[in-house]
Amino acid sequence: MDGLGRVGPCPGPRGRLPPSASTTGLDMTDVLVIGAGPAGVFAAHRAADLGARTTLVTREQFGGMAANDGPVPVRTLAHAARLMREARQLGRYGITTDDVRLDYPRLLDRVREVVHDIGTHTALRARVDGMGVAVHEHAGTARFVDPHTVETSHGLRFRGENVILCTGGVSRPLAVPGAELTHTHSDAWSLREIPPSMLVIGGGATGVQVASVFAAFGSRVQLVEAGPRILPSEDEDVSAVVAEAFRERGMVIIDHLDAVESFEKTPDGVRMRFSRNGEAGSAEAAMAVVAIGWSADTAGLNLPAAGVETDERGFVRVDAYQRTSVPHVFAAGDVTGRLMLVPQAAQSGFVAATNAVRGPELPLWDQISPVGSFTDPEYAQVGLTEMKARREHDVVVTSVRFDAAARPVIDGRTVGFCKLIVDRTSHRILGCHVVGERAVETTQVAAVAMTAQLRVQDLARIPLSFPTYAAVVGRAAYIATRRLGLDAAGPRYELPC
Ligand SMILES: Cc1cc2nc3c(=O)[nH]c(=O)nc-3n(C[C@H](O)[C@H](O)[C@H](O)COP(=O)(O)OP(=O)(O)OC[C@H]3O[C@@H](n4cnc5c(N)ncnc54)[C@H](O)[C@@H]3O)c2cc1C
Ligand SMILES: NC(=O)c1ccc[n+]([C@@H]2O[C@H](COP(=O)([O-])OP(=O)(O)OC[C@H]3O[C@@H](n4cnc5c(N)ncnc54)[C@H](O)[C@@H]3O)[C@@H](O)[C@H]2O)c1
Repeated sequence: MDGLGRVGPCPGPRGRLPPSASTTGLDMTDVLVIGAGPAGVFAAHRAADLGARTTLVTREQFGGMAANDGPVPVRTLAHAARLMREARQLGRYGITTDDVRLDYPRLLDRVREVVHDIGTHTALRARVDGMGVAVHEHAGTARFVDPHTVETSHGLRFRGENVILCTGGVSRPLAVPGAELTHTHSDAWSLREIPPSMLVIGGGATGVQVASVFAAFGSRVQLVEAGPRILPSEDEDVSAVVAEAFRERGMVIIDHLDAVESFEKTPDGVRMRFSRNGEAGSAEAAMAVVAIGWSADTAGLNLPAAGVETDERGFVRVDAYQRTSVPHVFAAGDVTGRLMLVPQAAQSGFVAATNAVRGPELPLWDQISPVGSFTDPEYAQVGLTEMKARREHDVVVTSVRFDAAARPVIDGRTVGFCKLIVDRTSHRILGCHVVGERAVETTQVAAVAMTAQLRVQDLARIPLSFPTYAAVVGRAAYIATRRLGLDAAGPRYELPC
């Protein structure tokens, strides 16, 4: 980088794109990637691997929200919540300890340590550096000056023959009076102590995680959902069992909301006014966390200067090749509003970079995408919900309760089930939904089976280890096989799985 913050040529290990008039200039890079979350990191890695001179510019640190503010911190807090609940059942197993108490500042130290360790030890950073990518962390917010040039709020200037936007998203604010009194999930990381009570507004993936973790830490949580049920994109049985388990733990769920009307300060925190079934209501807590969705982080980008269009929800519009409305500008990850998850962000970054360097040749492929969350109880899904499957297929649905399976009973974790949805004609697995301990890991078994297009009877024949959580999928497959009238050569599943 020269004194003006311009990036000079940065050779990749495998040659270059053919030089064009614009790529021969010292300040022009072949591929300029904005945002270093999973989408941007994989885009930069792929572009450099294909031989393009590549620059990666990001506002904060390498890793983006995924490493620093989303899954990694949340999973660490969820692990602490798990340790607490495990500690509470030590007596059942004959182990005596003193009271279990949480030191939240120390837990937050651990969260920072985990974030730091993952950042330090991930091989990805070394690989990106090794590829010769010019990485500019803490560069400030980048904004387009013209279709090939961006400038950051810290005064750096970069030019790209191709540009890939990987700027992720931000929590969608509630536009009501007093909204400035509310917080986002990120604010939880900087609390000094556990609030005695918490209002969580939004019963989607983020809201249920925040609610579950803080309920485990001792907050009295009220979870507020506009729709008829929490986790509206999950199978109905999943929503119902998670909601029931939350209520049993003392959480209050307020659903079917007409609208959140306002927030106001109280001596002990905040009061939310709302309407429900046409009637006014209110709820109070020490703190309110809003998790009503995720919007594209495009505010600082000055997209009109490049001519990049957004869709009606404000996400950057892309085609199957991750191309925006401007041929040399691509976008990947949460900023495009597609399935907003780390693996999907990484894959779309890979596709965008491939097409930026080689021309539009690689469409984003359809894939089986498992989704899950680290609540108590955990939940996860892959494929179609039962309702969607029944609309399009003749199906067999089987369900195995955790209290009838060996491993959950051994571990004292009997809340939950595994539901398998199978096409009656093709015998292919259409969906799998799990609630309970290790649900997210367990669902990966079904995702692999679905990707490999295993028939349910093939899955039922695999003698999955005993006693494991994963074996509930095998048992559900075994029951489905028998219901289909097929020869179920999986006698192992006659045992409790
Ligand atoms: C609480 C929470 C928990 C989650 N848990 C999971 C999970 O368990 N599993 C999972 O798969 N997914 C999870 N997700 C979703 C996942 O974190 C995102 O899908 C993923 O981070 C998206 O990656 P990305 O690269 O598109 O964007 P991000 O990770 O958001 O990275 C974008 C980067 O771009 C930077 N940036 C933005 N604008 C500019 C600009 N103008 N100039 C320069 N830099 C800019 C940002 O600062 C950021 O560093 C979770 C999300 C949340 C909020
Ligand atoms: N474990 C994970 O994998 C994980 C965790 C968190 C987030 N994420 C990703 O981030 C994305 C965003 O998650 P999210 O939870 O922020 O959004 P979301 O869209 O998944 O859920 C938002 C929820 O808020 C509700 N809502 C909307 N407006 C409301 C209002 N005014 N009052 C009350 N409720 C309202 C919606 O009905 C919905 O249930 C997810 O789609 C997911 O891809 C993943």
